Amino acid sequence: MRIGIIGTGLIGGSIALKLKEKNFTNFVYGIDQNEDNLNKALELNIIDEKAGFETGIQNSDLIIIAIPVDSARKILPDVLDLINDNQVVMDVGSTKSGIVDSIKNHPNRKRFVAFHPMWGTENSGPNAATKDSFTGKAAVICNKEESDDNALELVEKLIETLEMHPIYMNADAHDVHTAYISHISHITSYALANTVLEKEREEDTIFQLASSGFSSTVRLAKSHPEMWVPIFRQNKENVLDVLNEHITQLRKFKSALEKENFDYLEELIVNANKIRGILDK
Ligand SMILES: O=C(O)C(=O)C[C@]1(C(=O)O)C=C[C@@H](O)C=C1
Repeated sequence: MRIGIIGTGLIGGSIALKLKEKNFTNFVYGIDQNEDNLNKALELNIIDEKAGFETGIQNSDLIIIAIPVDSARKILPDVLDLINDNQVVMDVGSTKSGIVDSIKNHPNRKRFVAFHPMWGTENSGPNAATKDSFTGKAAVICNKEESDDNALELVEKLIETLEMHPIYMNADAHDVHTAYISHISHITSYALANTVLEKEREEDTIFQLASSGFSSTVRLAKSHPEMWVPIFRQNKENVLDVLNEHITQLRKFKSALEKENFDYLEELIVNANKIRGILDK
């Protein structure tokens, strides 16, 4: 099995490392406009050879698109134009409606599987890639009825090799749920970091006092705009919907404090604590 990875960064790189370790593939082509990333990926044994767009795609059994969601959506029709009936294409993007819409009428639509591994970090690039990243995490497949059975089977085998568990979802539902469970957290973290940078002008004090509470809540604020602006662009309506609710929730805390209504403040916190019962099962 030869794999072509378009985008040799954190996600593409981590997938390649695991698939190579488990002998799912014995040859990975790296396709990337970023020459530094390609050279690094080669040095780290993430890829076996650098390839141009057409050569890399035409010589691969499976093509994995692992670039920011706007760019993935843009190039997917070109990738599908180049493949034959035995090849499979998948993406790894955090938004799904736009990408499945963009190829709705493409003659090779059925060779594509819309995939989203629920793992990532605030870091990017091939240096950040790790082998066992995906273990135990959910792997979402969207609109599976639009893919050929054998294409789906290959991606399901890949999911098993990554030690993930598959979840099937409609692309629109996926984008609603990821807005709630993934995308909004990034906005709150960026906003929290900006808040602290605005109020606390002594950078040394931030460094000296920051402990696990601050670090865990601003971790996501280190995430790269190259990945996140396209996600917010693609999922604007759903993110705006949940952002409005978040602002309402912030206002409740503000109002409880202003009115010194500490019973209400306690009520808000007790309600928030319910998240423990859901996440710490
Ligand atoms: O943990 C992080 O740093 C992430 O950004 C990971 C995270 C998430 O929100 O949980 C973000 C985007 C990916 O599509 C999947 C997972």
